[in-house]
Amino acid sequence: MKLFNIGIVFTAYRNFSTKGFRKPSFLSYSKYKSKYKTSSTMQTVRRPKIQWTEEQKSVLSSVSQGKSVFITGAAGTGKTKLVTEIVKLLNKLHTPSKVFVTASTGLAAISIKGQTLHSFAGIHYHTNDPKLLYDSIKCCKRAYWRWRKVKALVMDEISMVDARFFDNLERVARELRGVGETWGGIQLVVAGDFFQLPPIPDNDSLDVKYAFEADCWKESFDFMIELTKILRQSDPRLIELLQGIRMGKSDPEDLSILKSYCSKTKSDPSAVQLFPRKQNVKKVNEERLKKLGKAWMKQLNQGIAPDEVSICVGARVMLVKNLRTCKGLVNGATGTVVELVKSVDADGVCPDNLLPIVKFDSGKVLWIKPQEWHVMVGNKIVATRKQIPLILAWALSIHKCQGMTLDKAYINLSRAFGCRMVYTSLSRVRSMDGLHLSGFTASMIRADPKVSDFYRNITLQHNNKDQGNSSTKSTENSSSNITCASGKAGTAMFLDLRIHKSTKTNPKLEWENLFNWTKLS
Ligand SMILES: Nc1ncnc2c1ncn2[C@@H]1O[C@H](COP(=O)(O)OP(=O)(O)OP(=O)(O)O)[C@@H](O)[C@H]1O
Repeated sequence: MKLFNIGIVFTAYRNFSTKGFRKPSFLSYSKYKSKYKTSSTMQTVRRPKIQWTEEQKSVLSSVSQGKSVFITGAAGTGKTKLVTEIVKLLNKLHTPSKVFVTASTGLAAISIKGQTLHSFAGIHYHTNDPKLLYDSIKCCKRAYWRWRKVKALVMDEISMVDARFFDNLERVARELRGVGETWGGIQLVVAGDFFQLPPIPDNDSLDVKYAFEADCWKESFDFMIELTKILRQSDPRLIELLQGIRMGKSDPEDLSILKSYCSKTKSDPSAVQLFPRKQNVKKVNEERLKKLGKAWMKQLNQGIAPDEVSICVGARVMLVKNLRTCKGLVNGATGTVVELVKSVDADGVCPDNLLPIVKFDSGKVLWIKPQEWHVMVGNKIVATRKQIPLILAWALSIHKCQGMTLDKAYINLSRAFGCRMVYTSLSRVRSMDGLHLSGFTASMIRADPKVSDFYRNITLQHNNKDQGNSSTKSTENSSSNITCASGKAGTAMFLDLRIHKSTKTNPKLEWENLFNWTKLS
């Protein structure tokens, strides 16, 4: 059996012209399709059509009014999906060159077609010294220009952003823009769930400070919302169980359900294996690749869009880019390489590269051609990279899977560290059927008391959007308030999110209660 290395086809060009760029095209290889045709027993996973919930619509409405928003909510409540829609809206409001889309990690940034927050800000090393940070950004011409130009700044996966960093950026924004308002008048769109993975602490301190502990946090937003409708999972039992774990509650009933999913044997070899540590991920991927019959030759780079990926027929792979969203061929879709074929370009020339045909678990078969990744500065492409959008997927680290939706996963928690790993990993799967668990103990279900307090103290305010309060940052009642615009005239209502935890007896009723405050019409 042959093993192929598929490397970068071409890399980083600065100020790459957008001319000549075309959307990725796909050859519908009918002969391969018929060869690897979906068997009648294989279920094709159809992704539900997006219909924005009332909560999501209320956020879109606030953003369109120029408000700075903070969107939180449990895993799978559609935060990231909403952020991608918000970006389209912001592009119309401010023009694309003035909208900057960022996330705290490279992987999260890729999924929203943005850049990392550090790269946007112009920070190339870690420091919490505000003066040093300000000086280094000011010296970087491009970064200075970005801060001056930006009208709207999107930040996804805020749970991994440190409070000191958030405060420092706010100060940089004000000073570089020469505008005294919070964030120098930039419209902020921030999303994330603080119950998921936290900021990585500095080497010299183990003290985690969440962004919500930043001095400027409260005055940074006009509108805060906690999305409550879980859209990733539809099984009410799983939703309820995840809610408990998110809050660090280990209900005996939930525990016995989880234990029933603990098995030593990996019954489903097509399930992705999730591990807390990279070493285990590497080990499993290497072993499985070797098992397919070829000695391991080079160290695999397991990053998303790694420099080089070694694959062979039979390799389990995962897409790291959305190819055909409507057919479920999205970032996170897993499948198996069934054949490697030579590609023919438009002139009938056969380049040397062999390209994989992947049969996805949904039954779809696709010939995977190199895809382009762009680093965007506003609407301008400054660097591009073209390569096969696949990584090996027998195993993944829990950090890497944050933000993903998986049909099935074998989760090994035996070396879990930090209290967020159980919730972050379990909340990836769509249903209990896709869950295999090992190394799990009840003591692993813990939430950081600081995060629990943040959510416990959240109150919801129904503001009257007709009362002309939309342009000012809400400083009144700002003790972690979640502010929600309402169409109802002249009322201001506070609702304590403590009702958030659904009751075991009637979870549905509680969800309905929660929807009351987001219904706008
Ligand atoms: N309004 C909607 N209707 C139907 N599906 C939706 C809707 N919004 C989001 N989804 C789907 O729900 C799933 C979870 O969405 P998304 O990844 O945006 O959630 P998230 O809150 O960002 O999760 P995480 O915190 O785990 O990153 C995705 O498959 C997404 O396509």
